[in-house]
Amino acid sequence: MSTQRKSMLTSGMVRSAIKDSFVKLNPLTMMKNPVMFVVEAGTFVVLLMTVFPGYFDTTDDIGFNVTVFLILLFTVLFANFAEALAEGRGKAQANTLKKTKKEVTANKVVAGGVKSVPSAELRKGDIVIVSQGEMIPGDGEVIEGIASVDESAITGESAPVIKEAGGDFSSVTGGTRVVSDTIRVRITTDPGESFIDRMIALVEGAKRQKTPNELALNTLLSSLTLIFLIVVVTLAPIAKYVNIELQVPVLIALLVCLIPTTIGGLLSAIGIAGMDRVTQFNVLAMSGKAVEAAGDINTMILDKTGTITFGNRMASEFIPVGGESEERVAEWAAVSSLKDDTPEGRSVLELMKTNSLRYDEKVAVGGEFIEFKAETRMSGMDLKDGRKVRKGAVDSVKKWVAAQGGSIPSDLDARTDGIAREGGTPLAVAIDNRILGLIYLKDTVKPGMRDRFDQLRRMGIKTIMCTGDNPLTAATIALEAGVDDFIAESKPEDKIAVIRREQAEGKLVAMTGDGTNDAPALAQADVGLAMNSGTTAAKEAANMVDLDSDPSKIIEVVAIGKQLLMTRGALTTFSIANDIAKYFAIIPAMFTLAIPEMHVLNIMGLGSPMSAILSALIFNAIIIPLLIPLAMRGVAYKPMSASRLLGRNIVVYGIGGVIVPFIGIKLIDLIVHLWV
Ligand SMILES: Nc1ncnc2c1ncn2[C@@H]1O[C@H](COP(=O)(O)OP(=O)(O)OP(=O)(O)O)[C@@H](O)[C@H]1O
Ligand SMILES: [K+]
Ligand SMILES: [Mg+2]
Repeated sequence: MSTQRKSMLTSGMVRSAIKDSFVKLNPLTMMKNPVMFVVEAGTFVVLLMTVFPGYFDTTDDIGFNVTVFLILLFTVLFANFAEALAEGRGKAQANTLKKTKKEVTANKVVAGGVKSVPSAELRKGDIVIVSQGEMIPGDGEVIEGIASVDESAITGESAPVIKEAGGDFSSVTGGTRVVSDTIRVRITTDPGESFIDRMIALVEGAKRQKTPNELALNTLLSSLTLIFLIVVVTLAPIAKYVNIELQVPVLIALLVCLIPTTIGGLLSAIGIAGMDRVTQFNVLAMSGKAVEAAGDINTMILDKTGTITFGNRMASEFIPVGGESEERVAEWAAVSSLKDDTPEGRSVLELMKTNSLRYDEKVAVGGEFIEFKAETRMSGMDLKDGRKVRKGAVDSVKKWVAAQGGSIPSDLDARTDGIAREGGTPLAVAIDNRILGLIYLKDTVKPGMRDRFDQLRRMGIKTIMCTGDNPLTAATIALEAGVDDFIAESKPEDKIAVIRREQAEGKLVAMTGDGTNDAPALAQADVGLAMNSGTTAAKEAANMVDLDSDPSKIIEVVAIGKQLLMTRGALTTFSIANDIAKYFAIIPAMFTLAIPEMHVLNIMGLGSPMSAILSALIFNAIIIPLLIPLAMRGVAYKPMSASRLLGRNIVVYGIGGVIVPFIGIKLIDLIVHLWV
């Protein structure tokens, strides 16, 4: 099961975030966030007016100006603090990872022997030998041997995993340790491009780019800011025309209250925290865009075996057909499985043992092993005496037997359907042109799957189960697990076809995979989650890697993506709704300052015009740190459809966003009015 990385906020992180809040005041940095840059510019103007009042022909109260300056400064600092705090966790994680990235000595295979070289000198294509107790010097593929590897440095999971040449468990990661045996590894990355390097860059946020969604929102917020800037700048001359004198610090306070500073200050923290939540979950997202795409997914493609079911399909029974005996089915099932290293193949030999069934191992001597392939859906052996033994998916074996002029026993279909209807996988066993019987492979649906699919349905996500199994088994498991749709007898290339079909309808598709033959589909999907245990090809094609290699985790990743989008939407709604209340506080106050008779506009009953302005401004500043926990944690998430969510968000964060500041500003004013 998935492990959750622990990463608490330490006092060290808070301290360095405080320091960074000041470093980020650099206008060149601030410019990337137009909303807060305008606040910083305003802060600077008020500072100048306070320090050099003579130059500005201002009659302002210096105490008021100093107060406005300080509140504005803190507004900017609070926004910087939110971003720095969000970045802090990633930095802490990067430091831990950097410690794993030790320089080791590699045993590089060179002409005529082995040479010790520093791991930093290894290049793509180099071959190294790694033995028990040694650190694997770089990312690569096992090309010879089998070993158990401790990957806890990367996955946090202490149980060693088996890595072997060929197949789907051949990729190894630099910085992990071989705990038994010796393997030969072909290095697949050049220095600086390794998995750990990429992981460090990711969590550090070094390559963090704004996602298209963030860019769009940023443009919207910048446009709002520009509009309010023009409004406020033109307000002064218009007021002057009708003989109303508006003070510059008051206008700046008005501007800052009008522009969407709450979301402007929290936007980048929300994005970073969203990525971080995925990382806490032991999933590495290659970009923030991938995490957001997860939040927008409409269709999810899931494997049956190993994702929806436990995947340890075990032979549980040999069933003869066409008048054959159980012993004969067992015997040839065993011969076909002698060199079949898949869990299915091994389970056949185990069933022989538990049922004390015998077979003659010698017939296999000198035979040629036919490996299981997802394309052929069969495995077996071509014996030395010319006979051919196969086991595999029933329709494949039927075709194979028919091609050799054989006939199909009349009771085969009924027996096959019997197994399939119980959700089992039937494998037919044949020798030459005769089908002898069936192997009943049992698998179990993981508990809680139905609940999860119900949740996905409520989120409006369609689930499609893909399986190489026959339609009846597929239908039984699909029904038991509660997926929306299924594709049976599918070959790897069928997955791409399904993904393309869904995408052509404008849907965003997510899938998981681990094999090399999953790589094209992982690349085609909008969210491709590769298993860390899988092949390098799969990991490179995918835009996310699950370090725990739990294929059903895609469901949680989608939930995290949704939560990120929702948090951003909720806080944007809250921020804009919030500003409305500030107009009611600050605009009447501003005019009352110029024309005292206008105090009738003071519907909030605020103490004085000065205290009204300061209270609105203080509320505007402190709402940012108050919302940091929500921005970092994400809003509470209940699975429901997008339209219901939108409705709920408008009620909670829209109406809440209007009411909260009325109360907040009123309360602050009660205190502030004691001084002004
Ligand atoms: N070791 C094996 N030897 C022969 N046939 C096999 C073996 N393993 C599986 N099969 C048959 O091949 C079919 C396809 O297997 P494969 O592992 O590609 O897909 P699957 O596991 O059924 O599907 P998925 O993993 O997508 O749910 C299986 O349904 C089974 O009938
Ligand atoms: K504001
Ligand atoms: Mg499979």
